Amino acid sequence: MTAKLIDGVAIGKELRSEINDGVRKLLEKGCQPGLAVILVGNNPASHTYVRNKEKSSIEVGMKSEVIRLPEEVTEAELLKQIESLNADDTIHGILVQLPLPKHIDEDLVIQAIDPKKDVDGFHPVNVGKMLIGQQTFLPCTPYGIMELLDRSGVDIAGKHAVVIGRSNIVGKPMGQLLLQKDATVTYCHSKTKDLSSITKQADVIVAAIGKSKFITDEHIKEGAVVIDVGMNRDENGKLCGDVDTEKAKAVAAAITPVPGGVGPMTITMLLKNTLRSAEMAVTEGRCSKKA
Ligand SMILES: NC(=O)C1=CN([C@@H]2O[C@H](COP(=O)(O)OP(=O)(O)OC[C@H]3O[C@@H](n4cnc5c(N)ncnc54)[C@H](OP(=O)(O)O)[C@@H]3O)[C@@H](O)[C@H]2O)C=CC1
Ligand SMILES: Nc1nc(=O)c2c([nH]1)NC[C@@H]1CN(c3ccc(C(=O)N[C@@H](CCC(=O)O)C(=O)O)cc3)C=[N+]21
Repeated sequence: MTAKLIDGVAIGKELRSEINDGVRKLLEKGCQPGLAVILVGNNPASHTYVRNKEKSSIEVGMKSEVIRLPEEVTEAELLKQIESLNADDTIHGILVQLPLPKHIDEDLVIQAIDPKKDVDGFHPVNVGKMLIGQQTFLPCTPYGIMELLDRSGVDIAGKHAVVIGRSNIVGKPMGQLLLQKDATVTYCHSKTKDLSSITKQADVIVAAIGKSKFITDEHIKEGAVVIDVGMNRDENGKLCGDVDTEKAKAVAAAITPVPGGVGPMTITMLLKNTLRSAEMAVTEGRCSKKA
């Protein structure tokens, strides 16, 4: 078998054109959706992602504001920035790029963001709503993966989905979204014993580990769908995922490439959440007419 590639760039484009239509409708009502991204320090990977986010939000017609703060910024200064964005009617989405420097309490920062502007879906209020299936901002990476599966015709009801990784931003919410769509979900993590015996049972594998080419053909059942969340560098400094794509292709039915799979969808869902936030602001009379 040679696996079908699930094209995140193409599916993302399709969705962005729908988002662009939504932005135009809001512009007619005098509201331009605005996204603010706060970037602390000099992590080069973070700079690339943030530039991508800025470029994509402008492409769909949104206002983009990137706030770059030095590595040494105090927690209090960062919280003050967030407060001012919370109060700014031209901003509908606030994203604080993670990870933050060690002297800053990430939980405190996430909790300072107005849940109505938390387009990452990381605020405990939004995490809680997601867990009980209420409408809210879904975390962008798992949300993007659900769209990828849906738009490539993968039906997950009744399927066994194995999620490898249990971080708050990817693994944990991923399992919950799959469960809501009636998959039978297993979580694996660093303490899991005999990983491959579990992943071999999966109809759908989501790898969110952070280890280059960790998942190979030996972990995959013939005909499984493999979603690769990893963003790593290989021994030559080349971008690669958590899955050894070449080996996996021989057994999987479908697989997401890195780059060009999950990454572009993460950014697309961020735009979708920002659009929805602006739409709600218009309904509630909170959008500034300055646009
Ligand atoms: N494409 C995209 O849009 C995005 C990509 N990423 C990428 O996805 C990857 C994961 O990100 P993130 O969730 O933030 O990472 P974390 O480091 O927060 O979590 C990694 C998870 O993998 C588990 N793990 C580590 N080693 C093993 C192992 N040997 N066997 C099984 N499980 C293991 C850890 O287990 P334990 O909990 O026990 O420590 C942990 O739960 C990274 O490469 C990151 O760059 C992240 C966000 C978005
Ligand atoms: N508050 C917060 N929210 C996030 O959503 C968040 C974060 N912090 N911290 C870091 C991770 C990582 N992440 C990625 C987004 C897009 C690509 C992406 O666009 N990847 C391209 C390639 C990019 C390149 O060429 O380097 C692709 O896969 O094709 C990757 C990774 C969001 N994250």
